[in-house]
Amino acid sequence: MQIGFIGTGSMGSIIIDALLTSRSLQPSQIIAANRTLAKVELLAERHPGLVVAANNDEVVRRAEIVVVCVKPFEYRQALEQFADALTAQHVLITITSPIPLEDLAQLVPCPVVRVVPSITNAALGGMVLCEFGPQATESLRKRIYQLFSALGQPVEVTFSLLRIASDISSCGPAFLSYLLQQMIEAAVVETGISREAATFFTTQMVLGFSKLLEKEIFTLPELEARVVVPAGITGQGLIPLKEHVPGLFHEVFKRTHQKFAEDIEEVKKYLDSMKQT
Ligand SMILES: NC(=O)C1=CN([C@@H]2O[C@H](COP(=O)(O)OP(=O)(O)OC[C@H]3O[C@@H](n4cnc5c(N)ncnc54)[C@H](OP(=O)(O)O)[C@@H]3O)[C@@H](O)[C@H]2O)C=CC1
Ligand SMILES: O=C(O)[C@@H]1CCC=N1
Repeated sequence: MQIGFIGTGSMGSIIIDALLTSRSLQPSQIIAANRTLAKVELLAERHPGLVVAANNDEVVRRAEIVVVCVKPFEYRQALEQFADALTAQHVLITITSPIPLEDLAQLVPCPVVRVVPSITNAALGGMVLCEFGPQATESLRKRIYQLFSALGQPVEVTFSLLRIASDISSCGPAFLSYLLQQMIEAAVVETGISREAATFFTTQMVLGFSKLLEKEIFTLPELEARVVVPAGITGQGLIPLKEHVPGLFHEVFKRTHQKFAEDIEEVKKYLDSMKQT
């Protein structure tokens, strides 16, 4: 079985790297195309045997599962380049959220699936969110779970939960990175600690924190309660956090959902126009 990739930018290359470093696939089982050829050639240098396709059409003709890793507004052009080569035997996977699967399914002759990765999958961790289109069978579900379990923990999400699940699982690493960088910056400015030392302490704290959660030693509220010693120091630090943070993530999620709704509206316009041609 050959798996095809259309788009080997940030996420496409992370998925390919993860499938190969986990040894779930051999490089020769992957064929990939990218608009800028140099990016896919670089991947082939990293993974000798990976097949570089001249174009998207070639990927679809040679692969059974096709993973499309382009951005939502690049779909129209990409689909026009490969849709004619799809048959009922293919499986088309999209990794982006604002492409409704029912609309995509109407444009292609094969089952469609959504697999939303996370940057955490680069370390073979975190979640892989899966949504299955109208024609997906139980055996297809099993195949997709099996393939993508190499990247992280696959979980099925309905379209109604997709945005918030993806906000937490896929956007979350950026949100958390931003907050941690703010913590580092404040430490540097307020105390004169070097950025290098503050970054080291922060990184080690997060690694230890992850282990606590992984080993299920504490829940988040238990962990907080154990650190906030009555009349102690952490409680003082929490005062400004409790003053400023509540409400913040409401705004974060309102904005991601708003942008998602706008993207879907735009995407639906061009998918509808493609249905008519
Ligand atoms: N970044 C993340 O953490 C996550 C991203 N996603 C989703 O992944 C998708 C891709 O994001 P990301 O990888 O960050 O974006 P990138 O811009 O890094 O990658 C997109 C790639 O697609 C290529 N491309 C565009 N059009 C075509 C085409 N017609 N044929 C072939 N290749 C094409 C681009 O080529 P070129 O080199 O010419 O630009 C580029 O390499 C997004 O929709 C995003 O929602 C999902 C979960 C997490
Ligand atoms: O910012 C984005 O659009 C993508 C979706 C999930 C993570 N990154």
